[in-house]
Amino acid sequence: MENVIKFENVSFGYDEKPILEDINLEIHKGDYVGIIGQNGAGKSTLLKLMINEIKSVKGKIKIFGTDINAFNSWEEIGYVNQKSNSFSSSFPVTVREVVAMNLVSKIGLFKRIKKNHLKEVDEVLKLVGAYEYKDKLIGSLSGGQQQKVFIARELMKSPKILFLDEPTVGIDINGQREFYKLLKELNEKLNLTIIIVSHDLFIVKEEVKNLVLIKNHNIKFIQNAKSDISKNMMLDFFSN
Ligand SMILES: Nc1ncnc2c1ncn2[C@@H]1O[C@H](COP(=O)(O)OP(=O)(O)OP(=O)(O)O)[C@@H](O)[C@H]1O
Repeated sequence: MENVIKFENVSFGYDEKPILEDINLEIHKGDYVGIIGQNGAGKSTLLKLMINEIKSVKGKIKIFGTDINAFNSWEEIGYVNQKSNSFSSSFPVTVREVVAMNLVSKIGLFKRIKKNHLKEVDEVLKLVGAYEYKDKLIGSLSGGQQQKVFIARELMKSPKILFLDEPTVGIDINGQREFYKLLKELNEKLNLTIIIVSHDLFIVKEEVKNLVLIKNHNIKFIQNAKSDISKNMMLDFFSN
C-alpha cells in the first residue's frame, strides 16, 4: 500500500511548551483519517506539521516517501479550513468563479481559459452537488454549501490528499450530514486520501475509516474507527 504520510519519532512544541512528543504515524493511500482530541490537544498542530506549515523540532516527516522539506508538489495537495466559508454576502464572485480560480494551477497564469476548462469546473461542481447554484454569489450560500464549493475548488487540482481542519464549524446538522456524505463519496469513488481534524469524536468516528486520537502529547492510531474503538477507550479519552 502506498505510503502517503509517515512520521518517524516526531516531536513539536511552541517555544518551551511540548505539544506532540515522539510521534510515529503512517497514513496510506485511500485512508480517511479523523484527527480527534480535546481543545488544545494539538490536532491543528499535527495537521500543520503534515502540510509543512510548521516544522518538527525532532524526528522526520515524509510525504509520498520524500522528506517533507524536499517535497515540491504542494499544488497537488488540497486544503480546506473552517475559515474558508466566511465571505460576506456581497462579495462579487460567483461559485463558478471561485472554483475556476484553481484553473490557474492547471493552465498557468497567462493562458486563456478555454471552453473545456469551464466544462471541467462544471463537472467538479456536479460531483460535489453544487452545480445548481453555480451562478450565485459565493457569499449568498449557506456555510455547508460554501464548504462544498471550496472542496470543488480543491478538486480542480486533482489532489492526492485532501486536508480539512474543522470544516463543519458553524454548519447546521443537515449541512454537516451532506458534507460528510460528500467526503465519503470522494474517498470511496476517487480513492482520495482524506485527513480531517475535528473535536467531535461522536460524529467523526461514524464517518471516517481511521482515527488518530491525541492525548497527553501522544497519539493512538485506530485502524478501524467503527469497530475498534471501545467504550473504555472513549471514557479514557474524555477523562483528564
Ligand atoms: N502559534 C502558536 N504559538 C504558541 N502556542 C500555540 C500556537 N498555536 C497553538 N498553540 C497552543 O498549542 C496547543 C495546541 O494547539 P492546537 O491548535 O494544535 O490544538 P487543537 O487540538 O487543534 O485545539 P482546538 O480544538 O481548540 O482547535 C494549544 O495549547 C494552543 O494554545
